[in-house]
Amino acid sequence: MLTGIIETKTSESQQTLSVEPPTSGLSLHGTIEIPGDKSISHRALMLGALATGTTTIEGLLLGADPRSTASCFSQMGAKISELNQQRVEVQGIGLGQLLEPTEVLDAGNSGTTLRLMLGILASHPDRFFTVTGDHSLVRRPMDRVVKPLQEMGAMIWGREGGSFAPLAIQGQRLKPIHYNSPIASAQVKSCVLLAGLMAEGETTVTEPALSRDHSERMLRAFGARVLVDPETHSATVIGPATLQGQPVVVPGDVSSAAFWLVAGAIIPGSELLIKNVGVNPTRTGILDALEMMEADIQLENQREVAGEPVADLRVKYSQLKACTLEGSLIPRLIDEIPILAVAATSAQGTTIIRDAEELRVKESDRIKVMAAELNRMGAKISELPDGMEIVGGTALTGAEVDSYTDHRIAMSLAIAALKASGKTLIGRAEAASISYPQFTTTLQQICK
Ligand SMILES: O=C(O)C1=C[C@@H](OP(=O)(O)O)[C@@H](O)[C@H](O)C1
Ligand SMILES: C=C(OP(=O)(O)O)C(=O)O
Repeated sequence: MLTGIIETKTSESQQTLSVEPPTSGLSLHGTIEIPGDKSISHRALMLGALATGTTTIEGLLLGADPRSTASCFSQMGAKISELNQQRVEVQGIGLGQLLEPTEVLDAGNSGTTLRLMLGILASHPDRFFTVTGDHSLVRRPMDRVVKPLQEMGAMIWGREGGSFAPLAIQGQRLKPIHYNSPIASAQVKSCVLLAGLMAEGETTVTEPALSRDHSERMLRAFGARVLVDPETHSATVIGPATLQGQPVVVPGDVSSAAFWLVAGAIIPGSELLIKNVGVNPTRTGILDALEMMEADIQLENQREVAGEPVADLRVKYSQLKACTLEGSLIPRLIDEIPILAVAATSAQGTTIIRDAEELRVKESDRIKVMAAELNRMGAKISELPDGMEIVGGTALTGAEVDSYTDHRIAMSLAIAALKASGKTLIGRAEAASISYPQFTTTLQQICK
């Protein structure tokens, strides 16, 4: 459905998204069902594949990233039914029983698939694996997981001493370690814990700040012994573990809800209800940041679904204030910084984002790209080595911008375009389907 405000044009599989708010103004209204959480979807597919018995997954994200995970684990013998949102069935092959694939495993655009899978592959003795990814993923650092895996005894080869995919892995019986991670990263933590499932004894990861804890929660639900120490930000798995297939209910992704939270908060007259959003405290930095900015957001119908806290979120327009985002808050909102930069352009005052150098090694350099593309639209953003300085209250104007094939950039620019005067053209907007295939459809619905 085209509204005239939101239009798409596709040529040679690249999509240009055109956003042109009416000169009379626009306000957003409606109830939104967001797709399943990407992090939980990956983990449900992986643990389902490694477990004995059947795992059923309700609400799986049908984006390109979890599809990459499903296809890799199917290649190694897991039986995964057709992917749909209602019910996906995974017949596990049993821990340590993955089959050696005859083809290269392709993680596509997905850092989570590649980094978590490396821990699983490296700990499968007597099998040889090769893994790769797309043009973006082969440029992202893998040494952060290769290094601790090598400490456990893993054999991994790749460009620059195993720092970049394509990688080759000769599976080994690994030994447990205590790894002090220099960065707060759930991908590093999860990779090492997954590698520790078959190692004899305690495998522990300590991180400088707490990152998302979906692996710890789901490993426990599947029957592994997992200890956590919130004081020291440590998680331990005791091996050898056994995993038993489970029913998993995937809540909506707060990282996808973030686009609508900011859209509702910055477009005058708006009110949006976003249903069934996962509000795990290791993920809700976006809610804390928007609260600091004095956004009007209510949590309704709070409940727990299959071990994860869930709520409906109601957002209404309000004048935002600038804030400073830094320190241990950063890992709790790492994927939401591009859309928070959009929010900051509408806030009164100057917003500072620091301690977020991780953004430079995501699907794109998100600091450089967000500063450049929003500045094209009239924003005043300076890059910092580890963040951005955003002068708020600048009027945005429509422009030709690009996603750099990064899903979070594509969607953040679309929300910025709702606030701009005139037409914005977002190049390579199809990237949104990595984590949010229905993004444009929902955008059209709430702009009616
Ligand atoms: O473990 C996960 O599911 C994820 C962890 C985060 O990455 P890092 O671990 O690199 O911070 C996040 O950016 C990514 O989108 C998903
Ligand atoms: C960084 C992201 O994902 P990944 O690392 O899995 O590619 C993301 O979804 O923003």
